[in-house]
Amino acid sequence: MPEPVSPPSAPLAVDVRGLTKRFGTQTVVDHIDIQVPAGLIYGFLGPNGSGKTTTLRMLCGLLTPDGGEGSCLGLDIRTDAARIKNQIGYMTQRFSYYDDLTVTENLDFVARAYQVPDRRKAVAAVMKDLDLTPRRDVMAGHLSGGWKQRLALAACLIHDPKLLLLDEPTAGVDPEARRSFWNEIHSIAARGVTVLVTTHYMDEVERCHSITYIAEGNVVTTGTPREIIGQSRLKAAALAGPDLEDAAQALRALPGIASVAALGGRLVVAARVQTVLDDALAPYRARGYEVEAVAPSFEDVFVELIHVADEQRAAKRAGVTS
Ligand SMILES: Nc1ncnc2c1ncn2[C@@H]1O[C@H](COP(=O)(O)OP(=O)(O)OP(=O)(O)O)[C@@H](O)[C@H]1O
Repeated sequence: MPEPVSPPSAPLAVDVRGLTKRFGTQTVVDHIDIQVPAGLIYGFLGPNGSGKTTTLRMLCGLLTPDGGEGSCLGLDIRTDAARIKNQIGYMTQRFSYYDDLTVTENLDFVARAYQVPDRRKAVAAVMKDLDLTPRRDVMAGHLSGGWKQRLALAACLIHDPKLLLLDEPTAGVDPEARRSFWNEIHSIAARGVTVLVTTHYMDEVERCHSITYIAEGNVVTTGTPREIIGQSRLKAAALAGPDLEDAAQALRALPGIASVAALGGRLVVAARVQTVLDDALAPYRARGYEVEAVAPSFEDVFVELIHVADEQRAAKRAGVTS
């Protein structure tokens, strides 16, 4: 992965603390802190309904927080919402463009809305950057999913924002389009634009310089992908041999086994305790199965960290200090 442009002491493009949002009696974002150094690609992950979109909307001034404070591009999220909106690009889950306008017409429309000074030049430049020029006269409604996604990204970039907020930009597009979209994100970041991106795809974690994972509106973990794997106590091993489906069922039934997943013709088995994992796999090893130690998957690590956070909360409630 390309190195981030940001030195460790870079200013923060996003710096919010205690961000909280309630809808009725439900607290959907609960005292979240996020610090995103300028120039990084920052992943914001969590299960469905965990509060990612709500957080992004508070960052760009579309929603007023019920608690917390902070800044986006150095501007106060509570009092400078209008200026923030002009300096960021926000790609929502529903790509916004007009199906019955061409690529050029759509981008010209957005450029006009942002009062971009030389619209023709700006539209041509962003189309060139995102390889949209050969499709400039195609109706947006006739584009494939991957090209629609690029058009939506182009629309977010037309006013030269310093920060991009991308809400599940790769949901529902094919793997090749996802890969090329991520390459595009890296090129944009290399030009100094900070990118905060939400995703469900665990393989995209490694495309980010740093991430925060949330669950039920709370931060579960934050760090670089490598740091996050390092925070986990999970041990994992890959098992190869016959009748893996039966093996998976048997292993899942064992106490202390955190997860069993079929991956690339092997079973990846994870447990918190190495001896539990070794004991579970010993009978297979004895029968000639191949067993190889591997790094746990991000998905397993996140599930594990959620369990650990739940346990810590339960222990705290019970008055036990760990
Ligand atoms: N305007 C609203 N009024 C009431 N509840 C809302 C509103 N917006 C979001 N919610 C609720 O807040 C919770 C968090 O939603 P949010 O969209 O922020 O989650 P998310 O992590 O982005 O989920 P997803 O990945 O599915 O988009 C959900 O339970 C959602 O139903």
